[in-house]
Amino acid sequence: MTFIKMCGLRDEATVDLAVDLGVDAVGFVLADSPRRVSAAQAAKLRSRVTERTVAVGVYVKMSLDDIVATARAADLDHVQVHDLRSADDVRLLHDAGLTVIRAVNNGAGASVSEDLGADLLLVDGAVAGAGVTWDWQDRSAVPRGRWILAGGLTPENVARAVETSGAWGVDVSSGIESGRGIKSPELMTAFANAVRKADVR
Ligand SMILES: O=C(O)c1ccccc1NCC(=O)[C@H](O)[C@H](O)COP(=O)(O)O
Repeated sequence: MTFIKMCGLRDEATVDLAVDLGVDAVGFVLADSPRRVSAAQAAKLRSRVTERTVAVGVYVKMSLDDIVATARAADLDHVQVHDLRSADDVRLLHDAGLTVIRAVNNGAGASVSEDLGADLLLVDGAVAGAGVTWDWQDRSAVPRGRWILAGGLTPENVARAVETSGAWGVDVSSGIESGRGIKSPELMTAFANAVRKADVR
């Protein structure tokens, strides 16, 4: 079964729906963004997440100290970081008890073949949360093993994206929104259904 992560959730009803849809992970953006939530808001949202769903703090351009502090304040034990620079960065987050998803923005300089020791890789479009796709056939952008595909996924393209790229999981934000930062229950449902339908093919 393809791992599904829905990112940029900002209100309790949306988190409840994601949990009801059986998604595997939800992401709360704690970095500067139209989708940003405070650590206190993330803690509230996190409390709605049941055991089978992973709650992930999402970060870019924040210090490692701030990442650890906000993840702790929000009771998050998974972090997705878009600008990890070194294995030392990852080690520091691991030492703080965090599971680390290293997000690589395609074409932005970082390489998926460089092993920083993160627990999971997420390969995104050029700009995080912008709904931009990338060339899923580009084997140099595709990591070995388990990895999550992100960037411009929608209910319409997700089945083809998984088939083309061979990704283990998918992550979506813009493609389940009716406007920037506003999640659509219909699109969330359609996205989860599209992935599940592709899984049984
Ligand atoms: O969503 C944001 O605004 C954001 C800001 C800073 C760091 C990460 C951010 N989002 C990450 C994601 O939503 C997803 O992991 C990924 O970029 C997919 O986004 P989309 O192309 O919109 O589906």
